[in-house]
Amino acid sequence: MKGAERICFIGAGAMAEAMLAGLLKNRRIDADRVSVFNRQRRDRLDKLKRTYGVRIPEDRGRAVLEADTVILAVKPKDVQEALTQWRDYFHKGQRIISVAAGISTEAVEKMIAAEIPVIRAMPNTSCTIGLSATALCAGKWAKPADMEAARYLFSAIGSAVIVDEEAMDSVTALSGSGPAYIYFMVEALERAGVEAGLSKEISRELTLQTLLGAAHMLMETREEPAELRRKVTSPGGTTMAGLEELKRRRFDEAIKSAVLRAKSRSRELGNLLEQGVK
Ligand SMILES: NC(=O)C1=CN([C@@H]2O[C@H](COP(=O)(O)OP(=O)(O)OC[C@H]3O[C@@H](n4cnc5c(N)ncnc54)[C@H](OP(=O)(O)O)[C@@H]3O)[C@@H](O)[C@H]2O)C=CC1
Ligand SMILES: O=C(O)[C@@H]1CCC=N1
Repeated sequence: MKGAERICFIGAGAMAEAMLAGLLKNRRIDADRVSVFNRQRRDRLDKLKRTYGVRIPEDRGRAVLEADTVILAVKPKDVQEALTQWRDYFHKGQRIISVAAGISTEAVEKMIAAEIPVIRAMPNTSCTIGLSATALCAGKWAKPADMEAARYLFSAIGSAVIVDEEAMDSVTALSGSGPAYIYFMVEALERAGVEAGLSKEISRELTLQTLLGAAHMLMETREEPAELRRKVTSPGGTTMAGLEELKRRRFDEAIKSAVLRAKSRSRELGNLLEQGVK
């Protein structure tokens, strides 16, 4: 049904590209029905056009006007400018999906000042390869059909769940930012492997395959992570020695602090926008 949907991306950065790549790869959208624009970087738009075949509209207002779905993919601080600029072009026959961290559906609704369905989405960059973990929530005017349409889009680029808006800052902290925590751990593991005497290449290869294997074990066996951990940990063995070191250095506390701090930052981003702070 939605193959013919016209999509307009406002914002052409990392997240817009990750979504574009995933959605086009899975043929959930047609490149010639997708328009993308940003604030100023023409070279960036040319690259997206070359790579994905999407349209770079000369008439941006018309691209917004004609879109069935407008995907807002600008930084939280730029949301106000990006939306108010096109305020007169939004209309009831379309929906807006905002991926901006921390920005509530209510804030978006106030800026567009029209009864348009707004959906707040929090994907992550793994949507590039169809493996995002996305959460969606509904604004005041979004009907179940709008949520289904959004879920249809996001389910092409990974898993997609619908949550209450109160959960979105936590989602942002956990799965929106989450890939970066994992990459940080991979960086640390790789360096540690080198420190322990391996070559960089071997250390990377072993780290990545270990990560992949552990992720698949969790998904495929559905066993509790603690149980899977127990099976690796021989009494008095190497894993136990390594885990004791992680516990001594409060690994779990560090992870908890990271998620809670990211959650409060998500709230701050929303508050800053409301206070008009750039
Ligand atoms: N990166 C991630 O992992 C995730 C990001 N998000 C959210 O996605 C949003 C975008 O993040 P990201 O892609 O990383 O950011 P980037 O900085 O990579 O991209 C931001 C884009 O917005 C454009 N832009 C800024 N102002 C305007 C405007 N007034 N009109 C049109 N376009 C504008 C910029 O254009 P120009 O370059 O010309 O200034 C740029 O193309 C953020 O709100 C973030 O919270 C959500 C989930 C994950
Ligand atoms: O760092 C950020 O603010 C965005 C939101 C989630 C991932 N990246």
